[in-house]
Amino acid sequence: MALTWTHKDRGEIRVHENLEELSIDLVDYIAEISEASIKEHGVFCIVLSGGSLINLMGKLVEPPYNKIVDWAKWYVFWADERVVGKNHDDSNYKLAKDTLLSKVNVFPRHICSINDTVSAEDAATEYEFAIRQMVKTRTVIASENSDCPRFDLILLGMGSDGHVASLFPNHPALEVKDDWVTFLTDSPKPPPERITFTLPVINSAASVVVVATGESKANAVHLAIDDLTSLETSPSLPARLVQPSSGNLIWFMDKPAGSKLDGFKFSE
Ligand SMILES: O=C1O[C@H](COP(=O)(O)O)[C@@H](O)[C@H](O)[C@H]1O
Repeated sequence: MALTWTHKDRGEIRVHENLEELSIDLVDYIAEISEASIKEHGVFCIVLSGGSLINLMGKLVEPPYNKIVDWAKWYVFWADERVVGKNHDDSNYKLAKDTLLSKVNVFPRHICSINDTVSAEDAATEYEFAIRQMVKTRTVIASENSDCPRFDLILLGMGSDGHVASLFPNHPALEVKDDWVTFLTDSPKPPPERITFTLPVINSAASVVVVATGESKANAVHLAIDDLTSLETSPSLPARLVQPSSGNLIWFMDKPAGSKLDGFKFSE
């Protein structure tokens, strides 16, 4: 059974016994937010990341989810993308397409991926422009508290260095406040050229989920969530800067990733 609690300002924490349990809880949550968003405003605007998160969403294409989710109402975006061809193994689009999107009935025109034929800078500019058009036509809701879109759900993975999307520790991209999408040509994790949502966009979402699994992430999970001692304070750890201003934040993790959390007390 999962261990769950709510931190006074770091959101809800769900530590699961194993990856199977985590992935069921994660897809249940996605299906629930999808249904609620469609009921509320007719569509579901979901933002994906890359990495291990996508395989944990695999159950969405299996019964009962593949039949109960209203795929025709989904609009799919990416919180970050590597600037490589869409058929390249490093492409976050390819990963999601192969694992999920090719197996359900999301309309191809609702899949909002980057232009992979231009530079990282141009890809970021074009992606932001495309999202601004969708806010203008009200497919994507505008935030009431910021000059940002309010996506229904942003799904983030987290690296063992605490990066989320392609926002890396101590990188200038963390400071970008006026753009919705920015670019990097020096990502510490390959490939070097990437685009990423900025923190103001992530923090304007209605719901943000961070998924972290494996022991290699335990320290970053602790630094991102727990109340820190003055020695540990790490103001530029990207995962710690995820703090939706008027939305929900939920952390999904397995026991190894959650093992250094202050609230980690599983009975054996
Ligand atoms: O490079 C990236 O890494 C993160 C984390 O990946 P994981 O495999 O350690 O879960 C991912 O969320 C991000 O989208 C991706 O571009």
